[in-house]
Amino acid sequence: MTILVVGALHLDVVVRAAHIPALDETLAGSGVDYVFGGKGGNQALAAARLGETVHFAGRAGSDAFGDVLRARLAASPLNISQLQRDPGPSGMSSAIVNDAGEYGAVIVSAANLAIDADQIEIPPETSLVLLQNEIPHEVNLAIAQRAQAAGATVWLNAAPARALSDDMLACVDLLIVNRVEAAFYADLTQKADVLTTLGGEGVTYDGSTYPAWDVAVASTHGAGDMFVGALAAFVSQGASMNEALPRAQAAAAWLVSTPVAKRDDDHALYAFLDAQLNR
Ligand SMILES: Nc1ncnc2c1ncn2[C@@H]1O[C@H](COP(=O)(O)OP(=O)(O)OP(=O)(O)O)[C@@H](O)[C@H]1O
Repeated sequence: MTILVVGALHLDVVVRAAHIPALDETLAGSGVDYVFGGKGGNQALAAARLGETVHFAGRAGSDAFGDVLRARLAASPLNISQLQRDPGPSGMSSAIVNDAGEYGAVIVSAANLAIDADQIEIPPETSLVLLQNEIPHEVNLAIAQRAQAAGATVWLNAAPARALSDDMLACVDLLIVNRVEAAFYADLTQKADVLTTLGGEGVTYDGSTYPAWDVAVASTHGAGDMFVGALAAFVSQGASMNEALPRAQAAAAWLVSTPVAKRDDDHALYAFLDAQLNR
């Protein structure tokens, strides 16, 4: 089956320094990382790495960051025929991390806000459309309504939390939230099928708790995106939620236990899943 992910791309510029600078202070940093991000891009890549056919629709800017974002997607098995370049800056964030691992960051959505639902095609073979809250709500709504009319399943990873219209909820088959978002959406639990991720404590879904895998954590950044993308891939490949939830959590456990610089290694991901799931 085929998944369509419509969502955001960001290039995260992460600067390391001894402390977060005070107002008017300039200090020498000790290093910089350029990290591919945006929930749409991350989740699409995760699903594609796990063997599913995935189309990504979204926008990068016409700047050099846009070239980097495009190159990362193009180096994957994703179908990016609906990746457009906007004549302006790419979505990005600028973060400063201190020696204690604390950070401050600014996110600029830029090209992601120019996504035009009318220019997005839902490929006819699409069975699952995966959305997040980093592009305008009206774009998500238009895509979700068309997906529903076409008979596709719609999942919304409602991150970051923001108000959801009843029209949108009526199209969403599964709402995926983390602990913080779950508190924001507490009133909606009667109206939608909700899956809640609980970090190292696992996932709750349909009245059951599915424990996370027990691993030594390198960084939890990006765990949610790997989990959501992997879950979409496994379900789209025919697994039940009961089967897919432990597998998707294994993929997320690999991510959190792998240093950020080593996370593009597909062979390491597959070897971890083989070892954990076939024990
Ligand atoms: N410390 C951990 N150990 C094992 N698995 C983890 C850990 N943290 C997260 N995970 C896995 O990743 C899934 C998603 O994590 P979490 O609930 O933190 O999502 P999130 O808040 O969206 O993450 P992010 O940090 O990417 O925003 C969890 O349900 C779990 O399976």
